[in-house]
Amino acid sequence: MSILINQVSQIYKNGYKALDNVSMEIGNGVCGLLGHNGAGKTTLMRIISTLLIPTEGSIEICDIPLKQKNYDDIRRLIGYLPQELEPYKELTVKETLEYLGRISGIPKTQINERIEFVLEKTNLVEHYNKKNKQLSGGMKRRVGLAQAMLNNPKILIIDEPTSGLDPEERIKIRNMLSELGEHCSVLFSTHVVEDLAATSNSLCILTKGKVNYLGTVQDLLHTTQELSYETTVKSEGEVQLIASDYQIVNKIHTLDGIRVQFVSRKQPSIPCISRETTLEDAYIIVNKYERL
Ligand SMILES: Nc1ncnc2c1ncn2[C@@H]1O[C@H](COP(=O)(O)OP(=O)(O)OP(=O)(O)O)[C@@H](O)[C@H]1O
Repeated sequence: MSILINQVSQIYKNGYKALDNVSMEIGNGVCGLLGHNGAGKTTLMRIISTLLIPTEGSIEICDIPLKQKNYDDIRRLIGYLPQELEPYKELTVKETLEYLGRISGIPKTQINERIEFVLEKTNLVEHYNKKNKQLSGGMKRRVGLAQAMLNNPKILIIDEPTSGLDPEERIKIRNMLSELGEHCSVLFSTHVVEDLAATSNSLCILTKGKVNYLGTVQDLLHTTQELSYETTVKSEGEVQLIASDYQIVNKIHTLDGIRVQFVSRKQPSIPCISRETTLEDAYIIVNKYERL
């Protein structure tokens, strides 16, 4: 089970280059796609999910070339949760899944069994009879995940599964992704760095349409270690001075003053101490300094 992406670029009709020569391989397990707003995450996911034809480059999904003549075969392998999925308001969760299962060609004899399975996997069993309009944001994302899993896909493409969810729901969804990653390849996009630390074996950071980092979370932390510092100052004015030379990642008000955590590629010229690099630091370092 793998996705092989080779020198893919996407230029939209208005001339905007949303992806610039992206190459990567996504294997088994969970791969997180991280990047700022507009970095190109959704564009890449839509291409892999056969919804957009790339301007340049080639992709293979489980050894099948991503070409229009193979779209039906590829769609059978993929489950996709788009960023915005508004399930039909008046249908119940079960009716929604029945309908989507039918139109995605799941045989009638298997549909109930699949629905029971995905409802259980997404903790929706007790809500199956609720209308979509009665669901919370987190439940709606879980219905989205359930529909993406309906056809027993080998590859799951999940666009921002945790956006707008409270911490408890985010943890539930993260746990689901980890579990799913044991049986198929999961590619999910997020802005939330903690989502990655909790779920991903591998990580791709996109910056302005380019792959800026590709590797494991551990390797990223390793590469960026010793670039994180902190110092304590007395006033906001001093914080601003630090901000003019360094990238501040966190500011904590303490009894002693304002503890400023920042990253720097070079040994800082202000009094400060080293601190352990967090994944958030590493992400900021990669985005700020681009290629490591
Ligand atoms: N149909 C389109 N026509 C022109 N430009 C587009 C189109 N769709 C997306 N873009 C642009 O391409 C860039 C990448 O968009 P994309 O939605 O892939 O980013 P993203 O990383 O998913 O962002 P977000 O995190 O905000 O969802 C953005 O600058 C966006 O404005």
